[in-house]
Amino acid sequence: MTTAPMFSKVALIGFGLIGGSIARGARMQGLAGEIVATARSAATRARVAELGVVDRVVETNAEAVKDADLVILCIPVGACGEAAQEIAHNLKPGAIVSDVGSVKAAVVRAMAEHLPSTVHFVPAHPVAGTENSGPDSGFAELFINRWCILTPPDGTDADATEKLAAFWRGLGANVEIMTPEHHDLVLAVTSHLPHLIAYTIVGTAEELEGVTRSEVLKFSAGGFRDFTRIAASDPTMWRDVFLNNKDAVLEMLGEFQEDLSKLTRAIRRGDGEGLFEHFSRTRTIRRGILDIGQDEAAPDFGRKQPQLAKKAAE
Ligand SMILES: NC(=O)c1ccc[n+]([C@@H]2O[C@H](COP(=O)([O-])OP(=O)(O)OC[C@H]3O[C@@H](n4cnc5c(N)ncnc54)[C@H](O)[C@@H]3O)[C@@H](O)[C@H]2O)c1
Ligand SMILES: O=C(O)C(=O)C[C@]1(C(=O)O)C=C[C@@H](O)C=C1
Repeated sequence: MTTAPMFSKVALIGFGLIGGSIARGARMQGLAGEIVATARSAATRARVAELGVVDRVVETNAEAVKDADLVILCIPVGACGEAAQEIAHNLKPGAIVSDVGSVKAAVVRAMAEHLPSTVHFVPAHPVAGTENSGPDSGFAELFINRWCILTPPDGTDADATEKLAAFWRGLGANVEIMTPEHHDLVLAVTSHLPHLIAYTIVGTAEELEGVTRSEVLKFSAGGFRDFTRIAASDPTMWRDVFLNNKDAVLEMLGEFQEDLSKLTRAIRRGDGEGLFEHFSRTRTIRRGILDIGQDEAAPDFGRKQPQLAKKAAE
């Protein structure tokens, strides 16, 4: 017996790392009857068609959303308000409209003002990604055992929220619900600040006098190499993240600068005890994070999604 897909038609606005991964995962798991994607340039449309992971690829966002039960904006956060305006008049009543933006409060504000009251707006952020972008960068397993945070505004239809949560679980993610403001504060420290540090340190190393660029690469083992991976992330996406989560990032940056000053003082004064104590504390935090990861995500997923769990284990 075959079961009906969760959504008859899914429209993906933007087909890069995240849109492409959703398309591949949804197709693999049979979550959508039809998947339509948009790509603005003819070259990208041709490439998306060639990849064969969507049923149709169209030029305009307004055309893609016609008759769709689920619409997901997979574009930089700074473009979401305008895209919501473009699609608003073509949305099917009762459709779920969502996004995947790395910032929530500003995106929710920018989109909500354009969306009609006949649709269910359920913003989302899959906390999973890589430094790559574009139509070839996506993969079906990206969301497996990763978190997807939903930030439904007050009064959002509970069934619509649950339906979107079920879609993300179908892609392998664990779902958590919180307010947009809390999301932005948490992600400012766990994702946005680390990216800013990586962008800074790679720039600093590059500009050093007395150390050549080839030496920076040649002698970078694990630590610095990881920073260079993060610093290779998409400039448009990250420009928009910092412009749209300004307050939370500046707050976390203030905390960070204070802590950096404390460590700077400890080094200057030769305070070995202070340094040792700090490093011991952060080691405990890291080990705690690993324990949470194992307890909460993997076993549960293994029971519910054997096909994806097998992929994840490969
Ligand atoms: N990259 C990550 O690690 C990651 C993780 C989670 C969430 N996100 C969020 O997902 C979103 C997409 O990021 P990505 O990594 O997939 O980027 P990407 O650059 O790989 O893809 C975005 C695509 O959207 C297209 N696009 C831009 N503006 C558009 C518009 N107005 N209409 C239609 N298409 C448009 C671009 O041409 C591009 O093909 C961003 O909001 C980002 O914050 C990214
Ligand atoms: O692993 C990476 O390359 C990422 O940067 C992924 C990452 C993150 O910071 O964790 C980046 C931005 C997204 O909004 C979510 C995930």
